[in-house]
Amino acid sequence: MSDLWRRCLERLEGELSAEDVHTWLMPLQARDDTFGLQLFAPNPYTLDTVRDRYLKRIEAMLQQLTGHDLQVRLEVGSSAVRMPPRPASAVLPPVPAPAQPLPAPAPAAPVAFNHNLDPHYTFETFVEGKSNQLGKAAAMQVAMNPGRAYNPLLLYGGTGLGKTHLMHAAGNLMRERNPDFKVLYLRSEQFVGAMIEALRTKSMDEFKRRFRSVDALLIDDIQFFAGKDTTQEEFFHTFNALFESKQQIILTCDRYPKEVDKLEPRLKSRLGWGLSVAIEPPDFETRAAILLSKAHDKGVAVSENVAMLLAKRIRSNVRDLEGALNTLAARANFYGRPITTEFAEETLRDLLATHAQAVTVPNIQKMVADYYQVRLQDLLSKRRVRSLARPRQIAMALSKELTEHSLPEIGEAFGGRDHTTVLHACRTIKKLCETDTRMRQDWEQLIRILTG
Ligand SMILES: Nc1ncnc2c1ncn2[C@@H]1O[C@H](COP(=O)(O)OP(=O)(O)OP(=O)(O)O)[C@@H](O)[C@H]1O
Repeated sequence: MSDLWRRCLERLEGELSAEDVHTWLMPLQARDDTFGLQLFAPNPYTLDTVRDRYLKRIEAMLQQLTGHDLQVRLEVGSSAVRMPPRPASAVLPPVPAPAQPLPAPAPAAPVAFNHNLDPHYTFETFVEGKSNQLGKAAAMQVAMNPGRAYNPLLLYGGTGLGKTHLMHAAGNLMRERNPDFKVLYLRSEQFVGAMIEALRTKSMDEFKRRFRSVDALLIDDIQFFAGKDTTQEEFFHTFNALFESKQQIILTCDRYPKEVDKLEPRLKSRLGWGLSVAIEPPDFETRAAILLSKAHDKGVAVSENVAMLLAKRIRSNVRDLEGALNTLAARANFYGRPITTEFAEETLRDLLATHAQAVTVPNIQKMVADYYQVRLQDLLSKRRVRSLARPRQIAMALSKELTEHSLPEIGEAFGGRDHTTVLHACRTIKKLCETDTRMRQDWEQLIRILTG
């Protein structure tokens, strides 16, 4: 066992309950790596629980022990045998890749290109709702006509909303339709890592050949290219080569790429050549449907009532919903109890409280005032200058969206305004979100802050 992890565990034993340590931390295996510590969980349930409940604690303890901010990487597997990496949903943002170079290219065996597609991420397991309909349709189109439908296809939106899932689904469908199709999926950090490695080992020709010999290149989270000039340069050339020979490119980004600072203008412009589709946070019905579908896939018995409880209370993103489901399943399994609404309320009390806490009208007002750098008293005042009026309307619309309060109650909370003013604010903001990218991003970001 890694000596650092042993010391960390000893300390944590003094802080956490014996049950928690034995159930969740003892089963982890550890290996030191260049940037910190790599922890291997025996299964996805343990991984999700450790990530959601103990990771911050572990990182703080490592900080105490070493005086450094070490990165902790979580994966399913064992420290002795490397398992294939899980998709981004289940691992921490990985450290830059020199520590984890890509496997050597093996063009003779086409399957080597595809090993990193997650077979569970398919269109069948993807629940469609208003928020992701367009993204799903576009990804399917691309998978049916790679290189010809939309190139590149760019899926963008907040974290944990299914972009990676759709990207893999497209890759899997391409492979299903043509098993010889060479699909390469990479997180952007892996692209950076592979490039650094190629520079280090003076094998740039091999690097170029490798990336340009695929039929479809899928790169996740390209916002990480920001500020990395050499990477952008290389990616730009790779992009051009693939594009010109009609090889498919699918990319994801956490926001509209034009809004990513320090991304070269010529790259931004290329990204806009194909189709860019926003993936929005799912609405209540879609959240509940996703939960039921995930529960079914995992063989976990969850009633509609439980799904509705979680969907109502956890609005931040699908990953958080799934994390809650995993925790519930693990707990129910451990105690041998069925997952009733009471059991869910009891088991997830802290988690649900965190999600509920922020969502009050005063919290929304405070958060919006902070976000737009205006004073709370000005936000609640009658002043009509635009710099106050718009944030005020956003705060009103958020209050309607995220709380159960009526329009008159919200009006009252905003310095005694009429309910028609609140209604007007909600309509204005809704319309703006449809037409103005910046507005929509602000809106989503605020929802994430408030519900995350
Ligand atoms: N509509 C959906 N139907 C089924 N599962 C979904 C849906 N949306 C998201 N998920 C699930 O939520 C989890 C997180 O999704 P994913 O990793 O694709 O998010 P992401 O948008 O790529 O986030 P990030 O930007 O952080 O990488 C995955 O397990 C995925 O399967």
